[in-house]
Amino acid sequence: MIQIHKVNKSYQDGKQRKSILIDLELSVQDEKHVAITGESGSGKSTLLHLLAAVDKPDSGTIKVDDLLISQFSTSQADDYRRQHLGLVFQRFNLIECLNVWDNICFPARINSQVEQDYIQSLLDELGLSALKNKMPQALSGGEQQRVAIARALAHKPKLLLADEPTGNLDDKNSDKVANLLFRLCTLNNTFLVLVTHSLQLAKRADCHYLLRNGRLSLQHE
Ligand SMILES: Nc1ncnc2c1ncn2[C@@H]1O[C@H](COP(=O)(O)OP(=O)(O)OP(=O)(O)O)[C@@H](O)[C@H]1O
Repeated sequence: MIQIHKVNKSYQDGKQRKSILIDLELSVQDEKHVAITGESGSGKSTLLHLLAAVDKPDSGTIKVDDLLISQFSTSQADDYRRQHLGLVFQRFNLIECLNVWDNICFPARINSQVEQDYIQSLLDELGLSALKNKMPQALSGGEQQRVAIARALAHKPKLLLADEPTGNLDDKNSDKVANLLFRLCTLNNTFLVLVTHSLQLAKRADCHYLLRNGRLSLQHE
């Protein structure tokens, strides 16, 4: 499903270039839930941005389900994100002028595949039903996070990229949302790549990689 080969990514830092990912390799096929941990600044979000085709590597190749996304044009990348990806990033990027229900339906509408019953079941499971007519600015951080999760799953994407999906939740809600995330991804056959600082959450994935010094290493718990 995901094949990353010799990927390098660097950023300009003053007069120097700072290498973030160095000849990074990753090959995951049968594992459905992949967790990535690493110190702050190690490059986890950078890696997710490459997998989301919002940024390109300096060199190397990235394949998702046989699509060579590292070579995509802007319009191919747009299509890929719209059709195949669910995104839960640290900034929730909810649309301010749409209520909760319309925010959640948005990606499914673009793909003309709004399954109202399924979306209502997502709302129920995430405890959002009572909030469906509210505007994003009237929600707490944790509520916005759950809306972002429901929105990411609404069109049953092939791949869900989640950056700290439980970061704004208390322990009880964090557990609940993590359970739901794993369960819904399994149910919809959605491949999950999860970036987290929580070792407890990472250990629940099928495989756990640590990103350090620009490379990933498989953790054997
Ligand atoms: N667009 C950019 N331009 C310049 N530097 C960047 C850019 N994006 C990220 N960086 C730098 O790359 C490094 C890795 O950032 P990244 O956000 O990928 O780390 P992270 O592991 O996700 O961190 P955190 O756990 O704190 O979210 C950091 O030093 C960051 O300052």
